[in-house]
Amino acid sequence: MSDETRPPRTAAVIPAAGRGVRLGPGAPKALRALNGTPMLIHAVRAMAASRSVSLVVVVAPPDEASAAEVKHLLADHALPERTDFVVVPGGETRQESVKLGLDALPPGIDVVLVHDAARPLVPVDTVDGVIEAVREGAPAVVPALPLADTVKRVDPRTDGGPELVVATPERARLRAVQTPQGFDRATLQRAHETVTDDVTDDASMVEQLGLPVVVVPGHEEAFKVTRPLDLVLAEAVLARRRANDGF
Ligand SMILES: Nc1ccn([C@@H]2O[C@H](COP(=O)(O)OP(=O)(O)OP(=O)(O)O)[C@@H](O)[C@H]2O)c(=O)n1
Ligand SMILES: C[C@](O)(CO)[C@H](O)COP(=O)(O)O
Repeated sequence: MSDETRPPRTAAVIPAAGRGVRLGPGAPKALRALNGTPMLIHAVRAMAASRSVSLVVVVAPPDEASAAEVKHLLADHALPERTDFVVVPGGETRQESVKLGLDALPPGIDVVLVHDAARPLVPVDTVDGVIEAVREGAPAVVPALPLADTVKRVDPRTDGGPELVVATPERARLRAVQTPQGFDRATLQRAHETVTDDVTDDASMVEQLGLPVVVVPGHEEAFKVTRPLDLVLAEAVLARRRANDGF
């Protein structure tokens, strides 16, 4: 099959090198269990559930013991045979970890998903929706949901006084952005090579290149496990799935 006729190949990079400080003391967040299975394995399965994803690159915590543990976890849990898995050590920041994951991609990958290990329960329809939008020509795609809370911009205080509200952005125009975020591979690589500002997601690097970022529907089950209460919610979602369809 020539390059022009073969379907685009998609890989998922899963940054999983964070410590999980906001979750409290314990193992690195991605290695903590949700209903007995490490969060990372849930996230890997969520990516591999898409028939479009042929490769998953896991960016492990940088210490050798964690990287070895991640390799063992991938070997010990049932994962689709059609998908390849690679493990690389991560960096000090999420941005560095994603870049290290991108550097491990082989030639022939055209579409890249970047998915937080901390969003273990994203449904496959959301993953496929992101991939489809990239395949239709978007350089960058984010799944997003409208906000429930009103958001205020505040004046950061360094003198210990109370923060003051300086603006209230119009809520109807705000979106809470999730992962997987999807990218044309060359665009994402260029973004990571040229943007040096600290950012909290990959799509904002593409915004800085002046390119459009397309929004597709997110999903409430794609929430990020950040604080202890999120673990309770994640286990409740898993229990509901098991009750509904024997997942
Ligand atoms: N140096 C880092 C920091 C974060 N991440 C990953 O980026 C995702 C989103 O980050 P976050 O939820 O903030 O995870 P942590 O950095 O672990 O959380 P905290 O800020 O509470 O320590 C997670 O899957 C996390 O493992 C990473 O790969 N490398
Ligand atoms: C990428 C992200 O999940 C989009 O909402 C989010 O910005 C990650 O933030 P974190 O502080 O690194 O968890």
